[in-house]
Amino acid sequence: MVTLQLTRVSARYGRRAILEDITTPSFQGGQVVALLGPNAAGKSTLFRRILGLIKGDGNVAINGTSAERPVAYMPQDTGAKAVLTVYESVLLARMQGRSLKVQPEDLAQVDRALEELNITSLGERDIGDLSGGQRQLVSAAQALVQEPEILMLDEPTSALDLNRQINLLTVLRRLADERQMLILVALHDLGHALRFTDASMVLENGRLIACGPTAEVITPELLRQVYKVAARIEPCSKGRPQLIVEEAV
Ligand SMILES: Nc1ncnc2c1ncn2[C@@H]1O[C@H](COP(=O)(O)OP(=O)(O)OP(=O)(O)O)[C@@H](O)[C@H]1O
Repeated sequence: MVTLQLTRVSARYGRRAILEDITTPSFQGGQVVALLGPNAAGKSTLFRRILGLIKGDGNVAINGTSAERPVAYMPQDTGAKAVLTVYESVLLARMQGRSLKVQPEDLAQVDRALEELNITSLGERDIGDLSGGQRQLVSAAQALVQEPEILMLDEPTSALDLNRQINLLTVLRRLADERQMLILVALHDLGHALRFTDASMVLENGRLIACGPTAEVITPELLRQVYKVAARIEPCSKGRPQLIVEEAV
């Protein structure tokens, strides 16, 4: 099973240190891990550091995989490539690092990714003509179709309506449960984190200030300290923890 562990990881842009001394437990396939923290805490930078797009001290250990490219990444900004249709762009993402010849299995995987995200009907549209939320789902499909062992998504629900937010997170949860993928997802919605993730990492000013089971990490104290809100967490009538925000402090 695939595992990911960070040991004393840091990252800098130029001379400016962004991430410092980040050490995590060994995360493994089957887990959905939330990456939390306020704006500019360093979440996107941590993804880029794990991918090797930026350098720094410390060690990013990915083990238990024989795949050449075990990690797929859905970045925060979903730039429009107007010359491609949705279907072509998802197929292109699938073919990166594979043989150049498209096999029936590749087309089947593109169909499956589009179906899972309910965007089959967009297949022949030009990407440049899509709405922000539609583009975000296409970007998610581009990551899913690679069938990675580790999938990292940077705020994948930020442009989606409620139905599509829940659908995408349900798909991610199922990929972890059924295909033993390890999923790292940056989220601003802590209610989604409470509902869909097993563990959470909380970044503040480039440091990991909390890491563990999500229900233990998201506390009123953390919300006050890191997110600067007064909030309660109470079970709903079905017993699920709900976040109730009183005010910004
Ligand atoms: N290419 C870059 N060059 C220099 N500084 C950068 C660069 N990208 C990000 N930063 C800085 O690094 C810090 C962390 O940014 P990052 O994008 O990782 O935060 P984030 O937690 O993902 O924020 P958000 O929730 O707003 O998306 C910020 O202070 C940002 O200004």
